[in-house]
Amino acid sequence: MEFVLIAIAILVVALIAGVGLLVGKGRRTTRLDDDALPGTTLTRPRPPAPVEQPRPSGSTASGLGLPPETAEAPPVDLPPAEAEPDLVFETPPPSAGRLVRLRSRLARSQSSLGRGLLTVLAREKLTEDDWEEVEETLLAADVGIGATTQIVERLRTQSMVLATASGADLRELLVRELTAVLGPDMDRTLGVTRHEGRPGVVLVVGVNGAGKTTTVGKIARALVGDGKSVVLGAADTFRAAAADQLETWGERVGVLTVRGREGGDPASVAFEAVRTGVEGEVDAVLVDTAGRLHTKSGLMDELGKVKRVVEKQSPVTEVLLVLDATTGQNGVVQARVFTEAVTVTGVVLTKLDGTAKGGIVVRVQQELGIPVKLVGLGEGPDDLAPFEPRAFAEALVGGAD
Ligand SMILES: Nc1nc2c(ncn2[C@@H]2O[C@H](COP(=O)(O)OP(=O)(O)OP(=O)(O)O)[C@@H](O)[C@H]2O)c(=O)[nH]1
Repeated sequence: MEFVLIAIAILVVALIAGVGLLVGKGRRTTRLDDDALPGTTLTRPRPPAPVEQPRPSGSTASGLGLPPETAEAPPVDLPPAEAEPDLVFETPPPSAGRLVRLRSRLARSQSSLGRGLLTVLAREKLTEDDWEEVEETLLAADVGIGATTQIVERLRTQSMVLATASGADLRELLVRELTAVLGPDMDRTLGVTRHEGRPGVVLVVGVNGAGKTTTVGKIARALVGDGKSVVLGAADTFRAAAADQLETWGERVGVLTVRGREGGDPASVAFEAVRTGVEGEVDAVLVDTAGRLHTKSGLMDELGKVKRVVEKQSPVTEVLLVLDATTGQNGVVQARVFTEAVTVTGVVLTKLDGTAKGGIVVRVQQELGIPVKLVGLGEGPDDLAPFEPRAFAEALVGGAD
């Protein structure tokens, strides 16, 4: 018995030393964890990008999680990577300014909301029927009753101005009113920066098919594009394909993915990912979780456990709820339940490219008090943008170019 215990102890020490050594050496390796599938790979973290990415001057949203005053990425002391001739990493574009680049993806919301409103407001003398049309247009775009009333009232007080306004003035006025209901003062900084010697830890949650895994992959790319180092945790142990998918996202940009056995304990994978991130001194650890129905209390409790276990390693700095923008009111209901389980700190609205209801951003924020931090605007690897109220309002109204 004693012999077995000693053997296990030696094995554990050897495994820990092995992981440290191999990750430190920056090699691809087999995961040394008895919870892992044989042959599961760890892809080494990418060393910090030496190239400074250009940022638009005067931009308030300077990129994912980088507050304007700390826009310079701190140097990260990762070990030098060894050359692996068969590995070629993609270099994703930085995150700043993406919303402007992707604005045409909001075409469906744009034509039904922005152009619809501009058409009515441009009429010579606005009648009660016209105001009703404005209201209906806003409600149809899922702006929500509270914000709709606010916008209509504010526009009505400016009827005199509207009557004589040029097309450009009208557009500006509408952009201003939409921006005002999009929570321009909300803090949208992502918790993806190192703090007190520890990485930012992001837990990504949501119902099945909302776009969690895709979003984790896209965030990883954007962070790499911003010159940050990342570790991914595939805590969706329910579906092996989800871990494969995540690993592929990571491999393309040279970030490490920690995964476990299919059906294994998601909390232990998340713990392991964060431990690896702490030891590797990376900027951020992004943990993907399995899709779960908000109506299943057991699954929601499991999420609470994942967070508690992770926090034995390092505080969770961001809990992102991924909501499918096409689900309307149901998204708001989901958000309420998720936030009871894990205190959601930010929302990612995905599939905004596939809906005419871009106003859902307003509703989610007003009804939940949680900022929308990122928006998904397509299935492409870089179709994710930091949310910026003014740029979003401009994109919705359209017609500037
Ligand atoms: N059009 C569009 N499709 C998206 C967007 N984000 C994700 N998707 C698609 O949504 C589908 C589901 O994405 P996943 O990332 O697998 O969703 P998930 O939430 O991880 O799913 P589960 O693991 O089953 O819970 C995929 O086909 C994605 O390409 C987006 O912003 N726009």
